[in-house]
Formats: sequence, C-alpha cells, structure tokens
Amino acid sequence: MGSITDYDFRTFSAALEGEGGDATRAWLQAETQGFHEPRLGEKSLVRAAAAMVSDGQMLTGAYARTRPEASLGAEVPVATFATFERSINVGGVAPLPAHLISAVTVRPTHRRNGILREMMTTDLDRAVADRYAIAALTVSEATIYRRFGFGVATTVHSISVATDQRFRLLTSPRGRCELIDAREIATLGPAIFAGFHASRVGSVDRHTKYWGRVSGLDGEKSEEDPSVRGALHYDDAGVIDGYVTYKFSGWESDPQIVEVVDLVAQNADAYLGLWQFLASLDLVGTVTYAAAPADDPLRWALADWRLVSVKNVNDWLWMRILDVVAAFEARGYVNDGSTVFAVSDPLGHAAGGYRMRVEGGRAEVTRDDAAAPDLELDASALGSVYLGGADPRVLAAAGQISERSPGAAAAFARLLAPAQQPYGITHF
Ligand SMILES: CC(=O)SCCNC(=O)CCNC(=O)[C@H](O)C(C)(C)COP(=O)(O)OP(=O)(O)OC[C@H]1O[C@@H](n2cnc3c(N)ncnc32)[C@H](O)[C@@H]1OP(=O)(O)O
Repeated sequence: MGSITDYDFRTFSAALEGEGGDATRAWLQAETQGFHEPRLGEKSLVRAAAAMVSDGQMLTGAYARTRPEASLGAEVPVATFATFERSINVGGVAPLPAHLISAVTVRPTHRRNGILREMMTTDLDRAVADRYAIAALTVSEATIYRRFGFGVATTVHSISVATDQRFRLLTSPRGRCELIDAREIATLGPAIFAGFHASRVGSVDRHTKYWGRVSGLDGEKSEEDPSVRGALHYDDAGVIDGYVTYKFSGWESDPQIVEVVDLVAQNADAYLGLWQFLASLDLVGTVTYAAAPADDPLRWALADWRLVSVKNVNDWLWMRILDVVAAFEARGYVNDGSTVFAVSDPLGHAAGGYRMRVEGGRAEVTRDDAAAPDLELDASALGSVYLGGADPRVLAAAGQISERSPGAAAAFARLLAPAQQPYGITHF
C-alpha cells in the first residue's frame, strides 16, 4: 500500500510541441492504457494531442517519485485526469459553461492509494475558484463519483428495433435522406449538432475528439474505421437538419444488425426520417441504438409498438453543483413557487440552506441557513434533480431526499419540472 506523498501531481495545458508536447504524449499513452486501448501510433498521437489543444484541455498526471528498474518511464504518469470547458443546455436563457472532467485513470499497480481522491478534490477546488457553477462527467462505473457529489442527471435508453417488413410508420416524416461519405460528418456534424444542442435541455456541447470518433476518422484501434457509414436528413427546403452514422455488425448474426454510432436530429421529422432510412437498409433485420431518449417518439410513430425493445436504461450525464445560487438561477422553469432546501456536501461546495422563489420562468435563490428547510438532500441528489431528470418524489421514496414538511418533495418536483425530459447525446 502506497501513500499520496509517493507522487508528484502536475497540471499542464495540452500541447503539441516542446516539453509540454512530450508530457502530453506520455500522458496520452497512459490514458489509452487505462482504458485498455491500443498504444497510439505517431499519427494518432498527433491527432489526439491536436484535438486536446484545440479544446484547451488541462491535463493532470500523477508521477511516481520512485519506480522499479525497467518499469514504464518516469515521464509516464501513473494516473491521468483531464478537464475542459463546454456548455450544458440547462433550459435557461443561454447554455451554462460547465467544468467537464474526463480521462480519469489510475494504473492498477497504484490504485486505492487515494490518487483519484487527490486529483478530484484539488480539481473541484480549482473549478470553484474559476467560478464554475456546475461540473459534469460521464462514467465507466456507477459507484465511483457519488462520493464526490456527482449525481445522475440524464439517462438514455439502449434500444433494439426490429426493422424487417413489419416496420411501418403511422406518419410520413417530412424531408428526405441521402447517403454521404461518413468522414464528411467531421466537417458537417458540428453545425448540425449545434441545432440539437440549442434546443435540448441536458445536451452537452461536444469536444473536438468527438467528430473523429463518430465519423470513423478515429476508430477504436486508433486508426480510421472504414466500416462507419453515414446518411444526412434534409428538410423540404433541402436544408440539412440531421444525420446518422452507423456500422454493419457482420454476416454472422441472424438477423443481421446495424449499430447506430451517432444520431443527431434537430427536429422530430429528422429523427423519424433517419429511423425510416435505417429501417430501409436491405439485408438488415435489427438496428441498435445505445443512446435513445426516454421520451422516444419512435415507438409511438410505429404501427407495431412492440418493434422497439429497451435493453437497458443507462445513466449518462452525472452533474455536480458547485455554486447552488448560480446554477439554479441559470436554469429555466415552467412553474412558479417557492421552497427552502438544505444541502449536505462532504466537500463543502454546495453545503448550506437555500431559499428559492420562482416566478415567470426565473428563480431567485438566496443562502439562508437560519430558515427551517422543507427538505434536505446531499450534493449528489441535488445534481440529479437539477435539470429535472430525477423526480424528487422518487428520490424521497428512495431515501435520498428527506422531507421536513409534508408534501415538500411534491412541491419541489413541481418547481423543478422540466419543459421536456432532459436528454443529451454527448459522452466524454
Ligand atoms: C470520468 C471518467 O473518466 S470515468 C473513468 C474512470 N476510470 C476507469 O474506470 C478506469 C479504471 N479504473 C481506474 O483507473 C481506477 O480504479 C479509478 C480511477 C476508478 C479509481 O482510482 P483510485 O486512485 O484507485 O481511487 P482512490 O484510491 O482515490 O479512491 C477514492 C475513493 O473511491 C473509491 N473507489 C475507487 N474506485 C472505485 C470503484 N471502481 N468502485 C467503487 N469505489 C471506488 C475508493 O474506495 C475510495 O473511497 P473513499 O475515498 O470514499 O474511501
């Protein structure tokens, strides 16, 4: 068992050249190892580093002060942690800048020495100093981040859709689809995604690396993935308003399967139109999509409701409130009302009593530690209810919210009710 004093922690900007460039390359090799990805070749290293530079990513590495002979070099960190800023649509007048955390790995031979705790607590202190109201991440395991005040804020449905001759929509979506070279999505995708991001509460703006991944330019084996195919959706005026990229899973399965890599639709016609396109693919009987919305119109649009089966409901975005007043005043509301809630937070950032009054879609939140709270919750539950993705009544039933006045959870649920189920399609 080691100790946290066995390591030097260094935080630096991702760079392409010089000392910073060398540190970035060694950091990237450590990160890929942590996620069981192949060692990066020169071309992939340059692409990955360039993407991180363009996103202004800050990288933290933990460096072992001593190491056994012939083990990985001293320049290779035993732990990695990356942060960058992207906005989240919280339903307010403008998307809210968020502190995003990614690429968290600790080498198996150094795990459970408190390295993650050290990197996370230092980083969240820094995010608070930089005046971020919210932090967010997407996770590999659902048991790690609650202790740091993160809670599940949005979910996705992993669905499988039978696209054989039974597939028939009850409606005719407007517009049309056409195939493209999927690599074009690296160029066309950002503008199409921007339309989705602006209109959907819960959406996280995407970082540069995303476009390589969803277009097949950067495949899983750190090389181009030529099996990724793509199609665009055009509205009646010929304006592009959606796309899908997808992969054929091989001839071995029966029926043959197509897996959606990425599906971005700016409106319901584009969404259903892209599904109609997927269902029209010959020699394919099933289409799978790992990130469908909970309020999916597809099932309702189908003549046969049973063609869609939900394989799993997965946690997606985990949110951490760093500044309660700023975060709740930034989001949008559909109902008026008021409440007093008390937050417990082992890291301190969100701790305290808060009085919230909502009128005309805007909230006024003030710190009030003296007032008796209507309900109490911890920072993780607060992150879960923030966008309206988790219902406070359900969290109360799960023992994650304590009512101090009768009906307080129902009143909180009404106050935080979202205009639309929060949903995002960005994993980072
Ligand atoms: C945002 C993202 O990037 S998600 C990706 C997360 N990374 C991975 O899954 C890659 C493989 N796993 C790892 O690299 C490491 O095991 C990590 C990052 C999950 C944990 O790193 P460690 O340095 O071992 O964690 P550390 O020793 O600081 O433990 C911190 C706390 O988390 C707990 N913890 C650590 N890993 C896990 C886990 N997998 N499941 C549950 N609890 C965990 C520890 O028990 C400890 O609890 P405590 O402080 O409340 O007593």
